[in-house]
Amino acid sequence: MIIKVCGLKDTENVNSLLQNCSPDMLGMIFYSKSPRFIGESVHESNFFSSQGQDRVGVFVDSAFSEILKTVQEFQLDVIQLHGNEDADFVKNIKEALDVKVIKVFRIGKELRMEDLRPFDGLADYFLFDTETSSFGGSGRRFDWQLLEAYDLQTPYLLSGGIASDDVGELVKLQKKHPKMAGIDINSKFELEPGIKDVELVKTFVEKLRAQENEN
Ligand SMILES: O=C(O)c1ccccc1N[C@@H]1O[C@H](COP(=O)(O)O)[C@@H](O)[C@H]1O
Repeated sequence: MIIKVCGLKDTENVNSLLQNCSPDMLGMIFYSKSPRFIGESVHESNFFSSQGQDRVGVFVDSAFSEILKTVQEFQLDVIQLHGNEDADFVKNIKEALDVKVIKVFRIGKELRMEDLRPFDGLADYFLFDTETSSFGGSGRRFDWQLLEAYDLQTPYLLSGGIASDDVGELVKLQKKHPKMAGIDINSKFELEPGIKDVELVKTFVEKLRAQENEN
C-alpha cells in the first residue's frame, strides 16, 4: 500500500525519513493557517531532494495561480486539494499541469457518495480525512466502517488520526477494500508540528510492510 508522510517542513528531518523509512509520498503543507505550514522562507533549492518519491503539495482553497507557481518552485508531482475545490477546478488543474490530483473529502457522520461522484475518474486519488473546522491535521479518526458505502472507481488514501498501533486494522481494511490504495500519516507521528518522529515512522512502516506480505 502507498504510504504518504505529510506535514514535512525540516530538511534534516525529511532526509532522515528518506534514509530510514522509504515512504512513497512526501507531503508539504501550503496552507498558512496550519502549524505545519512550510513557511515563506523555504524554497525547493534549500529544502530536500526526493529519491523517486512523489512530492505532494497540500492546498486549501488556494488560487489556481498560486498552485501553478508552487508546483514549479517545489517540483511537485502531486497536488492534494484539501478544501472545497469543485470538479471544474480539478479539471482545470489536470488540463494545465502535468501532476496527479488527490481530492480530499472530509468525512463526518456519513460518506456522501453524491459529493464524490462528480470527481470520479477526474481525480487520480481521493483521500478521506475527518471533518473538523481546521480542515486537516486534527489527529482525529472518522468511523472507518463508513468506507463500506464506497462504490466508485477512483482509488483512495485513508487519513485522519492514523496512529502507530493501527497497523493490523489498516492491513485488514485494505484486504477488504481493493480501492483503498494507501494511507496518509501525519500528526500522530510527530515530535512537534512539522517534525516527524523518525523512529516511530520507521517501526510503523516496517510492521505494515511485514503484515502486508503475510498470506
Ligand atoms: O496537517 C495539517 O496541518 C493540515 C492542515 C490543513 C489541511 C491538511 C492538513 N494535513 C492533512 O490532514 C490529514 C490528516 O492528518 P492527521 O493524521 O489527522 O494529523 C492528512 O491527510 C494531512 O495531509
